[in-house]
Amino acid sequence: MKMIQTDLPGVVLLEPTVYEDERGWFMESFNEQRFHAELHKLSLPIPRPFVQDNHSSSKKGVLRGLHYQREPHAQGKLVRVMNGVAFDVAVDIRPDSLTFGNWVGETLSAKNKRMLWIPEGFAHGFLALEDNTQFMYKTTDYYAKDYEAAIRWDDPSLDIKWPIRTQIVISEKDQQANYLNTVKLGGI
Ligand SMILES: Cc1cn([C@H]2C[C@H](O)[C@@H](COP(=O)(O)OP(=O)(O)O[C@H]3O[C@H](C)C(=O)[C@H](O)[C@H]3O)O2)c(=O)[nH]c1=O
Repeated sequence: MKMIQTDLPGVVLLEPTVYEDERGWFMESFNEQRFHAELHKLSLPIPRPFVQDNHSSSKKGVLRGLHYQREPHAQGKLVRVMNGVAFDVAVDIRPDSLTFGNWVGETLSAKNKRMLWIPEGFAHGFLALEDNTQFMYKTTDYYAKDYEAAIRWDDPSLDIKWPIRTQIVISEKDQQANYLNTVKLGGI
């Protein structure tokens, strides 16, 4: 597995080693030892263990995000696409960070098998670029409904370059999302 720094310090791309043969292919989708060793090589902190796996399916044009959970239930996320294509975005929302409000977007697909590690302290969302985009991810804390928060996908202060901006499908909850300048990472 290769780990590649993105333009947003702390958020890294993972390129798994894929073993192909006449039957098809095999890859380790997660290996804690390798994950930690690669983070260490990049002098990045070792996260808390993953405790939950999530899986969602989205039609083309569905945008889920930008979500995060407030402390003490912040989640690190290791995300990948099992089918289809997603434009995956992480936003630094740590108030004391030099890159507060910066974002990075990466195209993850069943074809490129790339994964993105998004540490705690970042908001996360993705735009499905194909129908039946199956999105799977591991999180470092459990779902905590009362600590959930969302930032608008189209917050002008973020100016995220989503590849599609028309006919976007977002949830009721995401239609009421806040602007970045109201982000509170602390508890309720
Ligand atoms: C996140 C989550 C949701 N749910 C329930 C709550 C709702 O009844 C239903 C759909 O939840 P929601 O609309 O929040 O799902 P997404 O819009 O895909 O939310 C996710 O979107 C972006 C991509 C993220 O990074 C977060 O992990 C997560 O917020 O599943 C659960 O039971 N457990 C969970 O961990």
